[in-house]
Amino acid sequence: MNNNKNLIVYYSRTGNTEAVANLIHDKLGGYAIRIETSETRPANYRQEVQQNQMEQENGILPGLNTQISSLKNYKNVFIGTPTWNMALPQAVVSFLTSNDFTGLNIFPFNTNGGYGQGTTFDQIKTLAPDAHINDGFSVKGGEESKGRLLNIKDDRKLEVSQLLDDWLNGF
Ligand SMILES: Cc1cc2nc3c(=O)[nH]c(=O)nc-3n(C[C@H](O)[C@H](O)[C@H](O)COP(=O)(O)O)c2cc1C
Repeated sequence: MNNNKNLIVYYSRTGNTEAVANLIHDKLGGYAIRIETSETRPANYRQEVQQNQMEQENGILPGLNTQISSLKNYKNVFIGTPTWNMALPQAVVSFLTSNDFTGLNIFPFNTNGGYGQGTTFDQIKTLAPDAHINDGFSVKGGEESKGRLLNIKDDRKLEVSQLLDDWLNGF
């Protein structure tokens, strides 16, 4: 994959999805950018769980500070997201609905607390209907509910790096 043509865009609260994004960036190069909301999110885990659920149930799309002006310059777009309430965090929905991915190759990736990607990959497919969506990559990251925040580090980071190689070698 030509590194100038890779965009790696991700949402991350506690750094696990970011760690995967950084590994992809180290392996493939390109431009990596974190999705930032315009309003500060709750620092408290329980409050974030509640706010997220309320946003998901009501289809509320948080405003973003992150804008990609030149999506057409890329060929491969890696989209990274945690699982929130077995679905996409609404900030990722905001990002997907405010950009046109026509003709781009999307490579979804996910970290979660042990319950898998949920509907995240399916939502990406639905929200980027004119893109070519590849099989996604999903690994266990943190378990904030149990006080485990950044888990993709040290030995686990090496393990995830090898799993990523397997995934990327498939393309
Ligand atoms: C608001 C919220 C909701 C979550 N919901 C789920 C869930 O439904 N299933 C799951 O497996 N993990 C869930 N998690 C755990 C995260 O998916 C997991 O910790 C992930 O690795 C976090 O990625 P990050 O460090 O990039 O933010 C949730 C975390 C938060 C903060």
